[in-house]
Amino acid sequence: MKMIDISRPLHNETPVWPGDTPFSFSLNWTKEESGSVNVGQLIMSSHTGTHVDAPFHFDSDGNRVLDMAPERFMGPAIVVSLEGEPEISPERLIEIDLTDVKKVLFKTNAWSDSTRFPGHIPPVTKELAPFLKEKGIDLIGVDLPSVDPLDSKELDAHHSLREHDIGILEGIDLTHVTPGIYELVALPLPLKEGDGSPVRAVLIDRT
Ligand SMILES: N[C@@H](CC(=O)c1ccccc1NC=O)C(=O)O
Ligand SMILES: [Zn+2]
Ligand SMILES: [Zn+2]
Repeated sequence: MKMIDISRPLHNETPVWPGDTPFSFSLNWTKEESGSVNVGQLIMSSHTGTHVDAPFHFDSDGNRVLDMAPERFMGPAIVVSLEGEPEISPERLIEIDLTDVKKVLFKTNAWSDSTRFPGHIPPVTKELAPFLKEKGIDLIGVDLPSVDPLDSKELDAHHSLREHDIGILEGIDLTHVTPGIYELVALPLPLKEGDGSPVRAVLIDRT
């Protein structure tokens, strides 16, 4: 079994959404102080690095992270290359067979430098969610910090995906992944009130 890590590393230089909480990991207690253990403290936004969105992120009546079934974040997934495309639309998916998968991961490579926050990203179009719903897809993943334009306040793509019951995985790193079919595992933390959660996302290659 071959496993490919598609998570972005979390450390104190990890880029965050402009103006959002910087990522911080520090030792709150060192082994020297406590005499027995190092104990870390994490401070971070729910939307830093590789993460999932809960509907509550953009809908105050929406489900929180713990309300979402773990099955949503694991299962057969296809990685599709959209390198150089200006947007994430169904156009390039028409000739692709989606019958054996439940998740679609888009490789745009528009955020290939994990040390910096991207300046511009290709957004998801309004045609995508109805198209994928029709095909039985229940989650999309993007190698980008958002599925909407970075300056969007309406968050049309987030809402459209939600209306079609399609989950959102953001900030994956697919630079080293060959397009094809894999098994995805990207489980969020059991955050009861969470609007999002960091995940460790991996692809299992069963071929
Ligand atoms: N929609 C983005 C996050 C987002 O919009 C955001 C994240 C942190 C701080 C502010 C944000 N958006 C608007 O100002 C996401 O889903 O990760
Ligand atoms: Zn997010
Ligand atoms: Zn989002």
